[in-house]
Amino acid sequence: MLHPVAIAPAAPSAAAPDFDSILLQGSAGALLGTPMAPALAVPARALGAHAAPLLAALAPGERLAGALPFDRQAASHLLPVRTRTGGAAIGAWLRSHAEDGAPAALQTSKACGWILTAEPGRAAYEDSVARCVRLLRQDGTALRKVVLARTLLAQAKGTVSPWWLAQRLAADPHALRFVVPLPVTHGEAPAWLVGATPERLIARRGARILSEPLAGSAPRLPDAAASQARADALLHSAKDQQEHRYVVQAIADLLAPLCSQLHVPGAPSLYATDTMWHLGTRIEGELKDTSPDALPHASSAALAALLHPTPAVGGTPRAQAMRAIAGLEPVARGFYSGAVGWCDARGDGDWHVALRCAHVQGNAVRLFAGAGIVADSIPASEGAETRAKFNTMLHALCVDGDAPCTL
Ligand SMILES: C=C(O[C@@H]1C=C(C(=O)O)C=C[C@H]1O)C(=O)O
Repeated sequence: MLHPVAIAPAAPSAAAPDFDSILLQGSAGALLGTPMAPALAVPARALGAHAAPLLAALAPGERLAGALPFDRQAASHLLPVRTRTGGAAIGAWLRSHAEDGAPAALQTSKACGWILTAEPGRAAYEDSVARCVRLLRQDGTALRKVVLARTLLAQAKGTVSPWWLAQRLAADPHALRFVVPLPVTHGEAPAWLVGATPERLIARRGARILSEPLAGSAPRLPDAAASQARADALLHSAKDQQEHRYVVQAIADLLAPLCSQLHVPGAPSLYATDTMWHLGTRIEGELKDTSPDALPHASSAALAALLHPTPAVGGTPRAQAMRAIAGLEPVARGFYSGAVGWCDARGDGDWHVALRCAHVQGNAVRLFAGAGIVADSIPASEGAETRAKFNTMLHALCVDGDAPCTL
């Protein structure tokens, strides 16, 4: 369990009791979870089997909710929670917890006191992309795609409240806003993953399942006609279509054995967030078995653990891509590009890929963004793509999107 320390400098007593709540808030509904028991901390391969008895023991109104890390070998952080649902009430709860939680500099001025450090800097990231492209072009390699991420460290003068940051994230109807407490070692300040992700890993309702992977991206532009031209170019880009196909194929291959029906569209569609265009595919299926005996492999938590990490955030083939990422990325991803979500006693649930997010701890907010690299990738374009993906969180931090363009 995390330790109850002040997270909102101006009003610690108001925010402290909810330090370990979980918030998942999308246009289709919201969930606020209060942890009832210690976290289930197991690697992805063991998750379905370990989650099943916990799911069966949940009381009405309780769910298992939390996060899976990017690394399949690392431990999950899933908590049995008592849940409140309902968009309006949870919106009001968030607003009240966000009040007074702003870093002191932000309360008086938009020219806030963040110290921003790119890790690695944009040029170093583009060098890594170039090295990755060389790996992908090597004769005889099986490697087809690697997703390379970079981070931006924003440091405030005071402790940053995750509820303030979540409230600052624009209510994008295409994104799920989330605040998920993370495990910390004894004596460390509490930590959270806070973000607004557009990508659904898996949803399950009864026998019906839905996965909506995104891969292939372009920044949206202020000028509507220019932005639409970007979108059209993305939809017809052979390189982005290829990048996308790896993801759809991997998900379809993993889900097909569990399904009596699986519908996989032959071509992707355009998806938009406030800041980005993406290629996306709506994959729908019917599970063969939804009996309680099937929970270890068919609960939504087990399905999330099965699919994760898809080539949208890892690469293909999975094992080689993970090795390339470990060799090329200087900062560990932790729970970024893992999954956040919930699962109920029947196995129903919703899991999203943990993107457009930041690790919040003390006065530090570490933003993450990645891009899929294939043999045809151009390093400068991937640098620009990751820079544009930071904007979701930079806007929330009141940092002007265009100001730190060297980042
Ligand atoms: C890795 C990220 O995004 C992923 C990579 C994408 C791409 O390469 O085009 C698109 C959406 C996400 O699946 C991120 O936002 O950090």
